[in-house]
Amino acid sequence: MLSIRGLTKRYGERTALDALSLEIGAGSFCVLLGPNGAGKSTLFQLVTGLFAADAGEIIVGGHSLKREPSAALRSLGVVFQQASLDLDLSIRRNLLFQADLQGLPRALAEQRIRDDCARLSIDADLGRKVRELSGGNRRKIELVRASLHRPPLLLMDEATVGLDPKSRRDLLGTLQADVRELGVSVLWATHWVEEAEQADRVLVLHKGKLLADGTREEVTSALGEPTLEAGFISKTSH
Ligand SMILES: Nc1ncnc2c1ncn2[C@@H]1O[C@H](COP(=O)(O)OP(=O)(O)OP(=O)(O)O)[C@@H](O)[C@H]1O
Repeated sequence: MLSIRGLTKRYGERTALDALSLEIGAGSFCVLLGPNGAGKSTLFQLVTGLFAADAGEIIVGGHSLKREPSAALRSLGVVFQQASLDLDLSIRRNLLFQADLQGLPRALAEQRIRDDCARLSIDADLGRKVRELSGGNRRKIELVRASLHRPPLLLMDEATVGLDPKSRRDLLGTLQADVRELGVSVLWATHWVEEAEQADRVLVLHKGKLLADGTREEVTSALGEPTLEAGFISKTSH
């Protein structure tokens, strides 16, 4: 689903990603765990084509981002750290705007918007302005927006920032259900160790390199401390 080889990105003297390689298959909930400045957002900016890498290759859904950018980008959906909904437009307008960008037929788009919002228990009134919604519901709308074209890969960059524990748990639960029921893959970037609890796989990123990659148990053991949290803190605090 996602294949990254030798990905390097530098900002002047600073190396944000250092020859990073990773593979993510279908139907997997992967947590990319990294402290502030590890390179998580940089990775997402490169995979979504916002910035170009200095070296390396990105393949999404079997398509090279460099050679077939449209096909590669159609294979992914993304929720960035910074919310980007238009607060003065309604839920429906925000979502239709994205559906139009993706070239979805209007009837299909309307159907998906109704179904997906109902599934996430978002306000029954899709005519409400986004400004009137809680932070948790805004995040859910961003998730609906990212999934409208049914991409096989979803990238979530610190998607629970500002959410209360219940909203955070609901959002995680929704995505985990999508992984089990629809076979999508999720790459969930966070610095919160507890968000890795239900992960199929944990990838620990530090200073642009992968420190460990495997199940929660494998990564805990690789980091050499009794708990994942203790290992994460001890290995990424220098
Ligand atoms: N536009 C930029 N110009 C210069 N340096 C940058 C830029 N963007 C990121 N960096 C640097 O690249 C490194 C990786 O940053 P990045 O934002 O990708 O980390 P992150 O893991 O997403 O961190 P956070 O959890 O704080 O969002 C950091 O050292 C950061 O200071």
